[in-house]
Amino acid sequence: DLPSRNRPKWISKVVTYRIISYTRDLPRVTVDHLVAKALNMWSKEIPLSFRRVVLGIPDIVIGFARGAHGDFYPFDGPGGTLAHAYEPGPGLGGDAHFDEDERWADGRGLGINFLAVATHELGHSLGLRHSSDPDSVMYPTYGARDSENFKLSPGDIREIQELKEK
Ligand SMILES: CC(C)C[C@H](CS(C)(=N)=N)C(=O)N[C@H]1Cc2cn(c3ccccc23)CCCCCCNC1=O
Ligand SMILES: [Zn+2]
Repeated sequence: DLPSRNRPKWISKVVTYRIISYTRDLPRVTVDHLVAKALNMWSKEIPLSFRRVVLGIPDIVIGFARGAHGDFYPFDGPGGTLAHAYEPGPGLGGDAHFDEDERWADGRGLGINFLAVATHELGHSLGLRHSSDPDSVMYPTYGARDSENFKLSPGDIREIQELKEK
């Protein structure tokens, strides 16, 4: 893909986000908390902060949907693709959609670890591409991770700092 100097990235120092829909699998406050935790994993490594808005048009829209949901990438039911997110830009740019047909979990119960997937998706929302390192959050396939000590890999930190510096 393009050398990082040409890759799209957020210019502003503050990026706004809004959670517009939730999953039946988790309490809303848990989703709010895990989204904030995923965003903070990235923002603590770079000069960028996120602000949650509950009204109006944010930079990043976050939501859950199943099947066809208004963009060109309908979800595929349980399993398969778990979520997708758009690289920085206007409109759909930065938005992260999670497949409601998955069973979402907070890391304790069975089901897909929402924190791990949200961190991956928000990495895309910041402009990151996939990594070939299985320890990277940006690895293309989901690996059941222990969310207790879930954290970015050194490669993830290098990638986000490189992207924000160029
Ligand atoms: C890394 C994620 C957080 C986000 C990515 C999607 S994205 C756009 N954000 N990079 C994802 O969902 N990858 C699939 C990739 C994938 C694995 N398989 C598939 C079978 C069918 C379709 C896709 C897959 C094999 C069977 C396992 C299916 C469940 C797990 N699914 C995945 O790991
Ligand atoms: Zn991905």
